Amino acid sequence: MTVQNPVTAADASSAGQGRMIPGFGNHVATEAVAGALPIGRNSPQHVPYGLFAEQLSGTAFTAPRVENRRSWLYRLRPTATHPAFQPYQGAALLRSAPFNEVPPSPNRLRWDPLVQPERPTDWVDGLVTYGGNGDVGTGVGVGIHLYACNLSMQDRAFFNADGELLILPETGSLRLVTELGIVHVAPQQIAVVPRGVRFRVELIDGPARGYVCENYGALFRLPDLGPIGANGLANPRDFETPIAWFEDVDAPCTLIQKFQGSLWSTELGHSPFDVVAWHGNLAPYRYDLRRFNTINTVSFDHPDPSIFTVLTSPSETPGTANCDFVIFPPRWMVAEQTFRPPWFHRNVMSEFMGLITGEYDAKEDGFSPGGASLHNQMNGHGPDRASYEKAVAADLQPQKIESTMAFMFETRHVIRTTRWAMQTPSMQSDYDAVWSGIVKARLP
Ligand SMILES: O=C(O)Cc1cc(O)ccc1O
Ligand SMILES: [Fe+2]
Repeated sequence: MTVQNPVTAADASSAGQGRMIPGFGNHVATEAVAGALPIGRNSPQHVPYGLFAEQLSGTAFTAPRVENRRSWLYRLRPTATHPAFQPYQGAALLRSAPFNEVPPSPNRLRWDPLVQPERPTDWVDGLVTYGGNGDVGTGVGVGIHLYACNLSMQDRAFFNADGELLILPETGSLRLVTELGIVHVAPQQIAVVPRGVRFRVELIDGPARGYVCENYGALFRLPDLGPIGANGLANPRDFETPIAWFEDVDAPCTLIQKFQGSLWSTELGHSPFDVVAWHGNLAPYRYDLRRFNTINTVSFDHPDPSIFTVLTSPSETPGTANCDFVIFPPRWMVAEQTFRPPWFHRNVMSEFMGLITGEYDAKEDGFSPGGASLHNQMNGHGPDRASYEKAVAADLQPQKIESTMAFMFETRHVIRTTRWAMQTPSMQSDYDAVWSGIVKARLP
């Protein structure tokens, strides 16, 4: 499919707002200037208008076709033209795996929302790492970050060489200006920016806050549906890819990259957003979580939360994800003779949760939008005492859980926290108390 951008570079500031290409992982072809996209070959001797062809690979050249992701970019200058990167000192609280600053904690942990920075802070400098697992060097695991920022990135661009970024705004909409086009993402939507894709984050409606899952492992994909059938959960057509957009700006730009856990920067004399046309199946995308087709029981028992998986990054072990991205959207609860909230459990996987809006049905208090919780491998958790008592006493009518959107990053390896996460005053020192006072069972 070739999509021609109706907007020229001259009025580029409003370009790409709204026009997106539907479908997950599709092969698309898009040009911002008519005739910019070579026809019939990827790398002709003479690219139209003297543009430079560049392949951007998201998987190994030899990855099986079904998993192979790459795009061809046609740009004003090759990305290879830049001075050496130097160590960059910003984003003081950004960390990467392996996480060895403090011993991994078996304790149930919960945090209040991030406080907005007082100083002018953009999205990159506003990233704060809570923890993660695996090893950035071997492409295993995830980094889990939150961000709080009050400044659009100006004359600055960023890319992550360490993995793709799943971005979930909680407060404030973001305009992600990327090499492959513009993605607006608001709370209750997500955006995924592939490894290596340069982007800048502009704030649309004031200070912004949200969550980021940095995926070092296999690219996020839609989960298999098994007996659910051909439809349901996140439907492929609800994912959206931007059309080509570029700016022809010859002005200084600081380009920052995250590489093997450290930040580096270099100075360009031009905007890196100079891709006039591209085609392929590796691109940023957006998904509105409210489009999720929630499948749940219509008889009894609370199904495992894997039924709510939006995207999965598989590991080499079948069914045991490097990371599942799971949501808890509005839904009807109709289960008969059933304890309806999440049950008490101990999990071989580890669970990091956040809340975009509303309340989460396993917690009466203390888990706020913008907050976070961590329940690591094999450590007992589930409904707090208040939710438990309420659910046991409830008169079981069909009930709609409304106006809520919680999510979980569920991952096969223990989530190791950063020193900051363990020492910040936003960590709730009394979290264990939500399970205290539960009255023991009485035998006859
Ligand atoms: O712990 C949590 O709140 C997440 C969760 C939700 C659920 O419905 C079942 C299991 C589970 O881990
Ligand atoms: Fe859980």
